[in-house]
Amino acid sequence: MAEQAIICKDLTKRFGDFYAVNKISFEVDKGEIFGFLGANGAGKTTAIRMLCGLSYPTSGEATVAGFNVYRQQESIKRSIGYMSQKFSLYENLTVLENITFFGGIYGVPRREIKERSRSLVETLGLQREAGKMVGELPLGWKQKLAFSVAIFHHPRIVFLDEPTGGVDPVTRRQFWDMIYEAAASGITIFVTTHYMDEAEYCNRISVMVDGKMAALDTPTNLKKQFSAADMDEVFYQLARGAKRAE
Ligand SMILES: Nc1ncnc2c1ncn2[C@@H]1O[C@H](COP(=O)(O)OP(=O)(O)OP(=O)(O)O)[C@@H](O)[C@H]1O
Repeated sequence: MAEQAIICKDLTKRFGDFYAVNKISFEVDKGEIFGFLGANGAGKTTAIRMLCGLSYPTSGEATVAGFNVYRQQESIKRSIGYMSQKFSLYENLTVLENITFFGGIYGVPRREIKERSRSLVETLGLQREAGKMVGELPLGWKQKLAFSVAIFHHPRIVFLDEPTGGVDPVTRRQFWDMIYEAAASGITIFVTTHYMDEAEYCNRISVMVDGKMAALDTPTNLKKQFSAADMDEVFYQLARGAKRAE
């Protein structure tokens, strides 16, 4: 039986009488690439914050990497990596300084950081840029580096919140090659995106609508279920009924 990286049962977050996340239930397998889709305001960020141990659910249950979201938030934080379009690397530190800084934050021993950062820079083909400020790198490179940094400490799960916003399809495809590689090494990927071509790359996709999980299946099955030619159409059919869409 596959090992579960995330188990969620009726997870709910209420602000006053507003249900930002309303009884969502799902499981994510170890090494799975799990797409978490939804229109703006659907409740994705609120759900991710609970799963990352940053906010307490109002009700329901969830475990992340085997740890309880109510009682073991610190253990969760040590088991995950996180990357978003908004929270990224320091632009005014060099490539190597960023790796060293975040490696340290994530608790990687100093000696290991030194060895592994050299090999990471090589793998990324950034030898010539290692001493450059991250702010000088093109956006696509920043994102690849940010992803590498987010998994530098070999987390069990990495949360990617719109990781490829604003870059061209070719660079996005390269980014996804890195995601596949990480998943193949056993890291579970939990990813939100607004790009439907990326949704197709996920093993399974969930679609949030107004705080509820409106669909969850493989891209192929969802297309069949909604008699849709592509994920764009599936998403449109599900999201058009949303009341919250901004
Ligand atoms: N602290 C809060 N207090 C009250 N309402 C909140 C709070 N945080 C989020 N919400 C509301 O909950 C709903 C879900 O927000 P959330 O940010 O989770 O959506 P999202 O799916 O991540 O959207 P986006 O793609 O725009 O980030 C929104 O209507 C938002 O206004």
